[in-house]
Amino acid sequence: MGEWLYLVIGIGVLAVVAIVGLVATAGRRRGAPPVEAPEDRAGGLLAPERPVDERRPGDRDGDRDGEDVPAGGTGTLTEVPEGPVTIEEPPTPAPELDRPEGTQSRLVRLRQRLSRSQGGLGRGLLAILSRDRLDEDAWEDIEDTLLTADIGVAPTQQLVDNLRTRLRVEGGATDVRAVLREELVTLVDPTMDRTLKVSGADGKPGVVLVVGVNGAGKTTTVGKISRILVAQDRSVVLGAADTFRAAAVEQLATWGERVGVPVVRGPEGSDPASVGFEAVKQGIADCVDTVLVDTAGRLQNKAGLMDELGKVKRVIEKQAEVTEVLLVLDATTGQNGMVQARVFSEVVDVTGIVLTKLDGSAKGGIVVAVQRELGVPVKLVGLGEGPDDLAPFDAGAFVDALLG
Ligand SMILES: Nc1nc2c(ncn2[C@@H]2O[C@H](COP(=O)(O)OP(=O)(O)OP(=O)(O)O)[C@@H](O)[C@H]2O)c(=O)[nH]1
Repeated sequence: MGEWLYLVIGIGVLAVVAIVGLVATAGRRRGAPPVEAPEDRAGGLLAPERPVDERRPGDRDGDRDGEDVPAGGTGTLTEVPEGPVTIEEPPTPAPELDRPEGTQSRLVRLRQRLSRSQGGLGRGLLAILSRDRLDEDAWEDIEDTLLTADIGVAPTQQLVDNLRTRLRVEGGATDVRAVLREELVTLVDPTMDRTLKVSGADGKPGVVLVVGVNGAGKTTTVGKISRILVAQDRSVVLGAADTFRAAAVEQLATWGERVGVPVVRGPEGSDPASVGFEAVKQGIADCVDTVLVDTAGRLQNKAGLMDELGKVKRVIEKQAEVTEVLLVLDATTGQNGMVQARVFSEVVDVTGIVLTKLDGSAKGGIVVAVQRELGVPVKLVGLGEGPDDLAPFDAGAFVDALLG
């Protein structure tokens, strides 16, 4: 029994000694002074110490005591690795690309917007046509409403004549709205080919040249078209041939970056034709589907414009056919826009019109006027400053938006 007592006391003493020892060691660790930053012997070039948890693999702890200065001691202080050390840089994250809006949701959204901006025209016409008596005053009101919406004199006359005849012949039971819709659709001309020619022949890219006066929305339109094409899985190169204005080149570069489309650019003031040429050259080399070329639209005189745009087109066509020449017109400029349209169409063979800023004006009638004037279809309409605010033009949908 006495032996057992001695054994138990001995074990107890050993346990107490062990516990005291452990507590003392922990206390020393806790109280250890922080690792001092090594003295900067390199005259302020010392890189700041990174917190331990930010160190990369390969960094070693505990030996940064200022003794690791390379012999020469002239640069920043670095550790001398004992063996080959690979410092893995975190992979540079790829820039996040925009996902352009798909066709269906874009169309629904933009048709509603078109309705909001242009609905007044249709509603105004319907209100007059629904009067009990359509006297001369009523027909004059109809004419005024159409002229205010920039439809133009001749188309207005044609529409009024057709409506008068039909309503007289078809009598009181006629669905006025249906007659008006039919006549407006005829005026906008649903038979015109509005497809955008963005594909080339013989394995070459389609080339779309975008022209128009400054501020009409050319650069924005080029950016928006590129997004539509990207959404359709087509490959694109942009040519920033508006070398007159450095900001336009930057603007286009940003549009390209957002959807991962390369932008060919030249120095400010360089020859727009050479930028167009290089863009198409790159498009051919990369086997892309479409090259979109933005141009400068200085209208200081027709001869200068003709020289510049004519040369851009000629030079590009040494490599590939220009499949589409889009004239961008600002819908808010009314008759002024029509004058510009005429000048451009005399200078280059315009194959399609883009009417921008239809969201900001109730002058949708310009669609009819400009098509009549140039004999060229409106192919796209701009309905806002958002990146996906561009819609293909469709005569029926346009008239439906007018009628609300
Ligand atoms: N509300 C509205 N604004 C538009 C539309 N299209 C373009 N804009 C705006 O119009 C302004 C001029 O557009 P740009 O694309 O720079 O015009 P540009 O013709 O290229 O002009 P330059 O670069 O000077 O040749 C910008 O503020 C655009 O955001 C549109 O459909 N609706």
